[in-house]
Amino acid sequence: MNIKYLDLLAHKYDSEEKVVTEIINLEATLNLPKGTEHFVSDLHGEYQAFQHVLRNGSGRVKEKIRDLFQDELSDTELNEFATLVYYPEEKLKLIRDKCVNKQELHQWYTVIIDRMIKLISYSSSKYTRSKLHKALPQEFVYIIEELLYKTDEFTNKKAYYSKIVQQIISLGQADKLITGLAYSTQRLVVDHLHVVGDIYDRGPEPDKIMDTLINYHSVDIQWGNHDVLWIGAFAGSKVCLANIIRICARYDNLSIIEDVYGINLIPLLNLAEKYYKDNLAFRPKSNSDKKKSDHELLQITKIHQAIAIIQFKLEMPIIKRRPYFNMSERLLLEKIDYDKNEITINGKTYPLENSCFATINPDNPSELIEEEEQVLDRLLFFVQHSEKLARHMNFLMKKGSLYLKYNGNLLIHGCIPIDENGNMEKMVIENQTYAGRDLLDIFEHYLRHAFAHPEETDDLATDMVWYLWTGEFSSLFGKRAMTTFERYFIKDKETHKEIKNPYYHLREKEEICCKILAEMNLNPNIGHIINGHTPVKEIKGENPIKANGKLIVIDGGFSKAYQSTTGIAGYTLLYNSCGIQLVAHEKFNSKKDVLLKGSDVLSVKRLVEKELERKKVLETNVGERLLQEISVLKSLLENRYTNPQW
Ligand SMILES: O=P(O)(O)OC[C@H]1O[C@](O)(COP(=O)(O)O)[C@@H](O)[C@@H]1O
Ligand SMILES: [Mn+2]
Repeated sequence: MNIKYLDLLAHKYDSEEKVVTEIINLEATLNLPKGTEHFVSDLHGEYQAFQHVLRNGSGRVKEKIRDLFQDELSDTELNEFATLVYYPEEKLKLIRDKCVNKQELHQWYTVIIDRMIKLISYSSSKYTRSKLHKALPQEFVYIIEELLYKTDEFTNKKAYYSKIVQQIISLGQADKLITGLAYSTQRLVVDHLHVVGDIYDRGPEPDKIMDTLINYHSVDIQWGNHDVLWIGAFAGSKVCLANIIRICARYDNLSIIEDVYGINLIPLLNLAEKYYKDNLAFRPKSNSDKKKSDHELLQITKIHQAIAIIQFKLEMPIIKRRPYFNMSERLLLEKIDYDKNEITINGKTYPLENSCFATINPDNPSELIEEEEQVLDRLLFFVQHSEKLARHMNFLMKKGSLYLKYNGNLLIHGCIPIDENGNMEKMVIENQTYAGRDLLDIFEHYLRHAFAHPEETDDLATDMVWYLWTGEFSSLFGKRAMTTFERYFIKDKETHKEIKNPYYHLREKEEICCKILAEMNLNPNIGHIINGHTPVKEIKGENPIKANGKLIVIDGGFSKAYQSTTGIAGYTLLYNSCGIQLVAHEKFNSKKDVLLKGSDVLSVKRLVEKELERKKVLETNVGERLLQEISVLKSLLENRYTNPQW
């Protein structure tokens, strides 16, 4: 053990007793049941629905409430109490408005504070006191601890405890205390959150999701294809930038770009006004929440076309300078007969509709006109100088990775690219062949490099971020090609199909999942693969639990746009000391609905796996870290404190 390191540590643990206490504390923690992991994915900007799932801990809060109070409370009362824990501020206001007099309100406070304390006590029963201490509202920590550890209730102190509660109420602190306790409960029911990708795009409030995650007590993120698109834009990829604006225009979310991230769209609008007119295929998807005037809708339609054409142009030089991306079939602007207004793809000719090619030079279709060039430069400048975007992207980089191995499981948004025989697909990058884990690692290496060098816009690392969005061997995309162009301009739906990597049917087989786990250096006997990315079409009988429970897909689509194909609102996963449970959520209408009707859009639970014995912290990633800490502390004890006479 490095002496300097021990010196540093000795500052923190400056007595033998302190070291010993910490060792005992850590050893004891190892024997506690493992904390609850909560998995969510494909949030797609749906902040409100995400908030709900986070606040109810995918049903964990309700479960605890039911365990404690089902014999004394009716279903309505249980629901009311649960709603109070999810949305304390709003629910308290409703209650205050309903109470006829002060006395009634005070009585309600007395009952509820008692219930809240019981709930906290129960929810924290598998944690150390120190962990609970950290989770409590700090302004009331002393009082709450007094109430939690009522050791003397039956003898001398009953009046004392009741006095504390009455004082809180009469001093006007009850609302604050209840609110604090509600948030502490939410925090205690979930120990750690995994976001298995796709925070961004389609929905209206990805930024608020990011802020929530930044403030969350313990989280990791596995990037989704949409997340890397935003990272790519920030890292200097103009084609990624064009894509994020195109998608925001398509879903009527340009306010995320303009108002939230402060990116000035006026130059783009000016260009769009000059070269584009109304076009059915580019009208934004209808958004009932935001009523827009016809004029505004027309502006968005024009911006949508302008940025889509820029995107298609920008793809071409990348495809040409990176032959190993194997995307030459996507050089679509070169396959158009501009006089006849038709395109020939794979030997078949299709008429084009909705064409809007005013800025395209048929002799050199990838060439940007000067105005497009200027608009792009300005957009990139704004993107890279948005303070808020910088904060969000830095957080994505800090907490995120392409895949994660956690407590024996493999968490990955899309797939591990494999061929029909279940062998790892090989990709040659700069004359070197990569497959499986090596391929994923080199992808992540390039992405981090691109992020660290935002001034480079055309280098391999930056191009590779775009490849992760749309390349055939991208572990995030998992399809042969993205048919965006075809969906805008060709009627024949055959051309719209996106062929999935064989992974998506082979993942039904247990032996394939085991092979992948082994490739990722995980134990196939105990590990699982946890995927997001593909909406599970429950409506058509698809089962999210695959390969005999070895693989679980948790994208049921928070995204409203996809709910009609999935039949439900979304899946989340819980993994606690007793096992793994899949939770299916019904459609989340609004917070108002939950508050007024107590309707909790939950939740059918399916057991994926039951632990034969309760899993302890010792058997987890955290346990591994604690064991290392114990070993370091023991060497500190030996080297600094142990009495030589022993
Ligand atoms: O539904 P939209 O907006 O047309 O987007 C479809 C595109 O989204 C993708 O499905 C990728 O997004 P997801 O990761 O959410 O699936 C592409 O494969 C497809 O081309
Ligand atoms: Mn995805």
